[in-house]
Amino acid sequence: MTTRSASLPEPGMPIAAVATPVGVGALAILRISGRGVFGIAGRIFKKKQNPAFRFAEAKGYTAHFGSVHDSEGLIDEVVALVLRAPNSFTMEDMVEFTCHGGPVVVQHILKVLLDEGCRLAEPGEFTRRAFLNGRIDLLQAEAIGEMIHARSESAFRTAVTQMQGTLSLRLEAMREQLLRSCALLELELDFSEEDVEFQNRRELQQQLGVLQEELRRLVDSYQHGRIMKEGVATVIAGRPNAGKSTLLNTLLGLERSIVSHMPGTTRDYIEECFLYNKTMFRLTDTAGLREAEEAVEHEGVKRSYRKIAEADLIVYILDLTLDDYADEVARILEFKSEYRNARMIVAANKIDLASESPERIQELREATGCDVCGISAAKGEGLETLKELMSTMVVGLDKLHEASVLVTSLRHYEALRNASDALENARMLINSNSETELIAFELRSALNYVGEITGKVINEEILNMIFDQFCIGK
Ligand SMILES: Nc1nc2c(c(=O)[nH]1)N(C=O)[C@@H](CNc1ccc(C(=O)N[C@@H](CCC(=O)O)C(=O)O)cc1)CN2
Ligand SMILES: Nc1nc2c(ncn2[C@@H]2O[C@H](COP(=O)(O)OP(=O)(O)OP(=O)(O)O)[C@@H](O)[C@H]2O)c(=O)[nH]1
Ligand SMILES: [Mg+2]
Repeated sequence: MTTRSASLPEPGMPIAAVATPVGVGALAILRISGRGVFGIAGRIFKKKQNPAFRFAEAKGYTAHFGSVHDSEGLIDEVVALVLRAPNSFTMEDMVEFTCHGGPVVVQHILKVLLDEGCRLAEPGEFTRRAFLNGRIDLLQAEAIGEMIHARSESAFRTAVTQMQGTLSLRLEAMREQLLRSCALLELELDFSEEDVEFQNRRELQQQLGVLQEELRRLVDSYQHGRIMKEGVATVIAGRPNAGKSTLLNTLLGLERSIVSHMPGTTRDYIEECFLYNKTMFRLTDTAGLREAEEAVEHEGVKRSYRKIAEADLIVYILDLTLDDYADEVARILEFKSEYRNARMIVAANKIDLASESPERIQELREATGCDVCGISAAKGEGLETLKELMSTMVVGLDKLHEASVLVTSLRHYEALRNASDALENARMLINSNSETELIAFELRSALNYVGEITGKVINEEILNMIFDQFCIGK
């Protein structure tokens, strides 16, 4: 323990924050961390049983009952928890005060803490310190944030897995291998006059191939990981008045989206989560697709296309009461070839109005090659079939593979792709017998990308982006 504390960086400025949500609750927690927090805590806190009590002499992980005062007198009775560096979340000296959970009480205690020398913590600053002091890596810090914000069981599960550090371990192993090869190549550069080869090129080529394969698997897990976290991105698309908003509302069982007989009712897209058969669908109702003349609608249609391009599943709504389906069939075929990553269902709507629906649906099936199901969004007919179809379309997409590591964040996905590209370059250079220097450069670059994910390579901009999303007090 002593060696660990000796190697700890200087504790930061004392910071204070409320760690619990704003509002009325049974209890609330305030925490302080950093240099001199025991002195600060001692000036505002009196221990009932022991007036001579000093935080600096208290053992770590002990709780003390007492009261908090300001110049006017008593504020509240509290429990103070003592955490001694490095055995605290931030690895600094910390004190946590549990007080009564009223917003005014909490603000009073926060104010005395600030008056006594703490600065208000920035969002995520406690976790940032936990990262900078080596308690957790960047992936784990992000996982804590994701866990707090998780709104589904699957999002929660993936966050917990990531918090345990499985992906971190894989990436660290990768980094070590790359570092070793890199070091050997750089050693060759030092002996460049002697034309030696410390790193056998055929071996290196083979090792990089294995690493690249692993990177590719991680990159490929992103769609799956994202779905675990956010749900299946399901976009309801189609012409104006086809019944998209009606379908959204009927699926949700509430009047979320405005429905009217006027074509062009929905302007901006609307997103809501919908759970079916344990699969989370993130449903997006979009503006009807047409050449819009009016500026706002035009922007709406642009957004529709953007959402369609990001979809995992497109539910194309077609109005069966149209006289002619040729344009619709053409668009469906175009979507099929344009959005290859998405799966598509055609929902032929308004079966309650259309005569000869079964025949028309069969024709549509043949013309589009898609799964087509007849529905009445307004009357709720055919929806069970549609939901079943949605569910089978995404089978496997949202189920956790056992023991597999998933990439769930766009940041990680991009860094992994960049790393994989750098390895690809390195392998091409080796194949063409290129100079050692160029190969080493690509390996360094791959190393940097992998290191950015866990935070081994510290990039201030990335840190800000991550920790700014946290709550104050976390
Ligand atoms: N009251 C309280 N609850 C909390 C936190 C906190 O900071 N305070 N946490 C904040 O996110 C989470 C728990 N995370 C934590 C991680 C490490 C340590 C810690 O002090 N570790 C020391 C001591 C271990 C021990 O005595 O067994 C260590 O590992 O050295 C504390 C909290 C959730 N619950
Ligand atoms: N009879 C019948 N009418 C429907 C059905 N579904 C929708 N409608 C009607 O069709 C009209 C258009 O419905 P919306 O849900 O607003 O259509 P939309 O596709 O969202 O239209 P935009 O937002 O303009 O793109 C409304 O008058 C609905 O009541 C249906 O299954 N049967
Ligand atoms: Mg609409």
